[in-house]
Amino acid sequence: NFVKTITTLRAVLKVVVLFCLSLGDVKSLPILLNLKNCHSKSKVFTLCRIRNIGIMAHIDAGKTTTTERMLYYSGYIRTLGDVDDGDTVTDFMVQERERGITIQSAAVTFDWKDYRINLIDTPGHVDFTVEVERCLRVLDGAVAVFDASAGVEAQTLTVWRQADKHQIPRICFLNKMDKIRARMYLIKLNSLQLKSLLYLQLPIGEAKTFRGLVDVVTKEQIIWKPTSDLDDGKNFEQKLLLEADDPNLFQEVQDARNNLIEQVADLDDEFAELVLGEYSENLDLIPADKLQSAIRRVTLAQKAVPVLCGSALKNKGVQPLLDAVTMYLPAPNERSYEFLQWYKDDLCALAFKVLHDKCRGPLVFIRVYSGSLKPQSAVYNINKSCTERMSRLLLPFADQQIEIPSLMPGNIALTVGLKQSATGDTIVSSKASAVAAARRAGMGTRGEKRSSSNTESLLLAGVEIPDPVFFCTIEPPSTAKQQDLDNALSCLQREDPSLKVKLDPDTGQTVLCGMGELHIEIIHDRIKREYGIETYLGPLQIAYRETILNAAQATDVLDKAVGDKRHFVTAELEVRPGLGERATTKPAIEYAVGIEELPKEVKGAVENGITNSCIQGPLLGFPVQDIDVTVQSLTLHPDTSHTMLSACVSRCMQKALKKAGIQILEPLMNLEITVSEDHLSAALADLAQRRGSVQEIQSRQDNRVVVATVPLAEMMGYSTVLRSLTSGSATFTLELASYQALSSQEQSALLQRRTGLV
Ligand SMILES: Nc1nc2c(ncn2[C@@H]2O[C@H](COP(=O)(O)OP(=O)(O)OP(=O)(O)O)[C@@H](O)[C@H]2O)c(=O)[nH]1
Repeated sequence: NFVKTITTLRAVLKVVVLFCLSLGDVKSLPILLNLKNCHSKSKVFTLCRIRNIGIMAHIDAGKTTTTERMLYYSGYIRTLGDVDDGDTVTDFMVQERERGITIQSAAVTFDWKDYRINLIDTPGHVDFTVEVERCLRVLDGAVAVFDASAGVEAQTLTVWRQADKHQIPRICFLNKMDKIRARMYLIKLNSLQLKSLLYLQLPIGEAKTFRGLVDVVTKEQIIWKPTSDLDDGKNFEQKLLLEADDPNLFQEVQDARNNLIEQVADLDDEFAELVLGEYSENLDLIPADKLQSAIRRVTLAQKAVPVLCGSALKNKGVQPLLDAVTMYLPAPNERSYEFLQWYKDDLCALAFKVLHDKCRGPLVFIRVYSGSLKPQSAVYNINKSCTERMSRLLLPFADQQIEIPSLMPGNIALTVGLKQSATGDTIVSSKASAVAAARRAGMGTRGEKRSSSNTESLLLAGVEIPDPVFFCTIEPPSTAKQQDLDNALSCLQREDPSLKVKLDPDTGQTVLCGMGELHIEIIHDRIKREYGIETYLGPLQIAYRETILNAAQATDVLDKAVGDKRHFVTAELEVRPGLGERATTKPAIEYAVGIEELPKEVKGAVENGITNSCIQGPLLGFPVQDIDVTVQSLTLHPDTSHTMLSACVSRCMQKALKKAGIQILEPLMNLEITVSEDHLSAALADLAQRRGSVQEIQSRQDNRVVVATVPLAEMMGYSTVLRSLTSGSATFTLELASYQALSSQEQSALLQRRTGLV
């Protein structure tokens, strides 16, 4: 009876839970059910059948729509979500659904045919570039999505360069082939600095009549056929294209295939041998699988990028894209990671993203490179030098997860229980394993000794976070809420390393620093919705920089007795302007002849003092950039503490900087506006009033693209102005180019504004 009651209670509870879920979020129910079904097969995938890929592109190219279709065709969701209706799986944050944009990358794991695909949908807006970068760090391949009617857009170039930096093999997907101006040959090789684009498909029909494509490799045509009640793209006909079907298209495909063969033969010696030998008489006879293998080799070697096409929104082309992902993008074991040799079969994993869950605490996304992870195990975080306990392992499916018993190399998953780990941390099994790896890394491959910085770079694999360009004060509704706000900000900072939070030393106010207006707006909104704190933001301000105009010297003496100890330091420093090439706020430090051999700890304290005084410049408290410092002389009493030494050096630096004359630098932005011919002159006139300087005006289909530089200070609220000037038809991207000096009038006007004299 007892067992029966328990069973009945469990069944009732399950129904209630599912009912509540369906009330809260109608979409959660089918996904959750499907997810369990799909993964319950718990197939084991060998390394060669795993693909870790990212979807990257300019804003609105169709990444989320394409991802949604991938999940649908692989059977993970039963209904197709739409970005415009705010119900896609990967854009699950409230702000994403309301705005129709991706803000944070979302990871989903699904199976396509016999492959396990770990996919990350990344944001396209320039304010969230760091989010893209940290995902690219752990991916083996990427699909670059293009709006086929727009070609290569500004943010595409940025993410393309990021993928280049991480040497990630790619496939291009020309989306939106259903649009009137969509063209297959829009991507320009030189704009992407590419050697070769391999067109693997040709569209059948154009714009509204776009109904299918021809696979140039197999010469098969794929035509999507809506069933009587549904046009979800599941129903298509695939058959060999015959001359009788369409003689023109047949000839086009024939030419495209010959062209493709020639291109691949140029890039791959093995394939060239086939072309020149066995099949030299008739290229038509080259088997599709030989051509596919050669395309795979040149794609993995990053000598070429395959190009496919389709329309995600109209449900065409996504299944062949998935086939291409499995066919042409690398498996984890086909990527070479130098650090793997130091770990051998020991665990080596990288934490690349943190999410805060109200109930479970921080959820850390991990990519395992070698060894394996099991729940309820201890791991060692090299960056934080601490051992942490991981309680559970979860397979991600956007905002839902399912528990898994282990994580094998080459895979991505979420961990529960890691409290210290943050983005960019290297996770290994134990301290002993880290020491062993460090020992192996200390020796080069041929046994030669490596430098310690080299060793470090082998163990740590972080992401470069650019300095924020905007900041504003943030205040809680009452001082009683300050602690809650601090907690919320520290959770958000762990999730988003591009968000910086600091305390204004003069006013004691909390200051938020972010990558753009949208970034700060989203953070403000998240504090309200996720943490229930209604905060007040001060006006958005520009993060200027300071630098020096002349060389200057200063001396300082510190003589203090604390208890029975005497702290005595005399320091003499020289500061000089750098060559203007380093936008870094880390000064270049050298020591005068005779004091180069100072003990390591003393040098550390001196350099601390110098670096600290560069964090807040003497004029307006902005970071000081591009300066060289020479420590001319240093004397100190043996009892002097390092803190006192740093304080004295810091004071001396401040004196020297003041003497050297301060120049304020402002962020100069690269601006790209895509605008119709009709509104071009209005956009240009407005730009001229913003101290903008136009570099060139390109034509992109029927639109004009204005490439310009403009000071960030002039771009506050630009999106609203541009929208009203162009009736909402123009789009723009803004990205930091450099820091430029303000004129003396601008500098004194800024000083007056900041010191409240006007
Ligand atoms: N005509 C047409 N529109 C599409 C297609 N794919 C996506 N869209 C539309 O383009 C807009 C942007 O789509 P998303 O999927 O959100 O694009 P995204 O690249 O994920 O956008 P972000 O993540 O915000 O950068 C939406 O209005 C989609 O409906 C397509 O194949 N054809």
